[in-house]
Amino acid sequence: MSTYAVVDPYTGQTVQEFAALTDDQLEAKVARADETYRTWGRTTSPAERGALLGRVAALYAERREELARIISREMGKPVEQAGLEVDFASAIYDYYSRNAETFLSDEPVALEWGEGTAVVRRTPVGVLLGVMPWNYPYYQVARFAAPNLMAGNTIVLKHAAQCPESSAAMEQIFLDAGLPAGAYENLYATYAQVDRLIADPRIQGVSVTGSEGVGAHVAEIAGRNLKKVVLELGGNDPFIVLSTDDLDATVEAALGVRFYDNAGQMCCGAKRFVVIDSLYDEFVEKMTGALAELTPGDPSKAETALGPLSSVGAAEFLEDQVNRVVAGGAKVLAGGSRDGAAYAPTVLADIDRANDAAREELFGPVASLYRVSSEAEAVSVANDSPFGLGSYVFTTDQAQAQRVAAALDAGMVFVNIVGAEEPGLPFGGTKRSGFGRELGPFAVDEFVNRKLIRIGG
Ligand SMILES: NC(=O)C1=CN([C@@H]2O[C@H](COP(=O)(O)OP(=O)(O)OC[C@H]3O[C@@H](n4cnc5c(N)ncnc54)[C@H](OP(=O)(O)O)[C@@H]3O)[C@@H](O)[C@H]2O)C=CC1
Ligand SMILES: CCCCCC(=O)O
Repeated sequence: MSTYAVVDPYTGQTVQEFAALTDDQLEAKVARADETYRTWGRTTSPAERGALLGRVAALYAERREELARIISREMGKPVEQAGLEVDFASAIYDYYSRNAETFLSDEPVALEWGEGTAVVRRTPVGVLLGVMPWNYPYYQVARFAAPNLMAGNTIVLKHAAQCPESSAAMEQIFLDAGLPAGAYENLYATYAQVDRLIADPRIQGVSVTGSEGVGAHVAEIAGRNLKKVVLELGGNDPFIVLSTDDLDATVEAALGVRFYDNAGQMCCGAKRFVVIDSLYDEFVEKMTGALAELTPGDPSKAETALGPLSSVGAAEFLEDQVNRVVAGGAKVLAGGSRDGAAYAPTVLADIDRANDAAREELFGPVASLYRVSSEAEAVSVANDSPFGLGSYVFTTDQAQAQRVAAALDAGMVFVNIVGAEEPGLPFGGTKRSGFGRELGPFAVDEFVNRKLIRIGG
């Protein structure tokens, strides 16, 4: 269990430490969340809760610069990108604010037999536990908190230990927006306290975004206690290039979704580049050429496009992974070096499909290249992964796009586009990337009681 502390990955400076909760402090927060579920979540209307989420959205917008600076220092995100993350979080709260009454209106069900009416009413279930990661500190919480506060659930949230300042700022925004104490409680909790929370009868469900190991650990305890979980875990997303009218634009898209965004610390970021023979050499030349100009910089500077990784430990872990892929026979076409928490943009090629290290998620600015001779081989390589989060397909042939989209084992398929996530589009994966969906209308159904109300004629 790491200490809750702000450790600037760019300077290595420990800026501030925060004490973990005592068991009594934790109990007080959970009891308050349970009480607020009963006195607020079950008694207010979707319109009232939706209006509060609108205030939350507005406060993210008002506090944009301060919030961006906080996470840039906590996890090294370039401050410009941090501002865009704040914008995305605000948009998620706004989306559920605007759709509260629609998503929570009674859903009529047609009767096959008998007289009268039948509706499904989505009612809250109680206190939910969230366990969230450092890579998008505001966005990851928003996609869990927004639909569930809209539904009338209350939340206790264990954020990453390296995000204590942003997690406190989020709790404060909910209070300043007018939500009652207990609607959202930030927990500087230990792992042992989280284990006990999952089993606590007041906790009705758990949402985890993070690694497979944490997902499995939480889901195991939740399973023993008959608690539902949503797991948003890792990914090793393929970026398939079969044809293009503009290779420069396709390479730019690949650079964006592997290197520019969050230094590649993005679960649904493309990580494996599966390129058709006829385009491969030019694709590689353009990618490696562009990376020669991209060096990790100071995330607090507006002009910085590539920051450090979230910590020295994360960079060392990535360095070890790359070394094992190379030990398995891969070639380093660019990068491959580390300086503290900064990892150089790296391109790996000649990766044998038996290279087990290459099947791991490389959570940083490392592109793994695969050369293929056909659509069928591209799909085979793409699906040869324990993960199934997102995927990208670039082709000028729409029929081919549909065939490949249908064939890919992934929760999301993006065709000729990157960075297309929106508050209204479902996010989630299959296989070892987890289960459940966040964002859009599907997120509403994860932790509500879809109550049938059948009234006789
Ligand atoms: N699908 C998605 O959207 C995302 C998936 N991920 C995946 O997560 C990994 C990187 O993120 P990272 O933060 O290192 O992931 P971790 O799984 O290590 O951490 C995620 C969260 O789980 C907590 N945690 C870790 N161990 C325990 C435990 N035993 N009991 C309770 N909570 C625990 C962490 O707390 P603490 O910080 O105190 O250890 C953190 O809050 C990568 O594999 C990445 O693919 C990351 C982001 C998004
Ligand atoms: C803006 C999209 C962020 C995705 C979060 C992730 O995949 O880690």
